[in-house]
Amino acid sequence: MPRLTSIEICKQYLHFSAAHFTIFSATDRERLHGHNWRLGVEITGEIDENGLCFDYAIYKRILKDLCAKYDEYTLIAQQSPHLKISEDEDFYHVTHNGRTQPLLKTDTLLLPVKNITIEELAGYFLTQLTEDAAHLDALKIHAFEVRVSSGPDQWGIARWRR
Ligand SMILES: Nc1nc2c(c(=O)[nH]1)N=C([C@H](O)[C@H](O)COP(=O)(O)OP(=O)(O)OP(=O)(O)O)CN2
Repeated sequence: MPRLTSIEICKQYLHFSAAHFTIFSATDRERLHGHNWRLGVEITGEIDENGLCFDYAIYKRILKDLCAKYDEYTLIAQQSPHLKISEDEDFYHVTHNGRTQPLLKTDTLLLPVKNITIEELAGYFLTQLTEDAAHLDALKIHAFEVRVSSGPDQWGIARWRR
């Protein structure tokens, strides 16, 4: 059985600024607002005879690129049961409880999640970070934990295990 170790990466620079609103029900949601969202991971892998797991610099680059994908956008939950989303050439028209807000398509990302919450974003990022099975095999990664924060000392956590 290989010796396992875990590496945690939660650098201050792993963050992105994005607007959202949390939807609590068909009739209740927050107003549109923003956070400096933080991203962290804990990756469990095999430690080799050289006392080295995978080179964690690999994931610093991957996580920086992931943060850049969502920086300075409004994030909308495309799979929310409580939103109706239509579009024209320049705008998404997002309706909740009969009230519609137009959002510039150039400034908005529709994400395949049910809500823009720390828990849903953690799950969404985990899916992206663990979908390349060959990459996980090559680095001999056994488990992956993703944490997303919308403010200090509160995290949504999603976990994958081989
Ligand atoms: N289960 C969840 N509940 C809530 C979420 C969430 O993502 N998952 N999100 C929100 C709101 O988006 C809220 O804006 C989050 O920010 P908040 O908790 O207010 O963050 P602060 O850092 O300002 O927290 P303070 O305790 O006020 O300092 C609500 N619920």
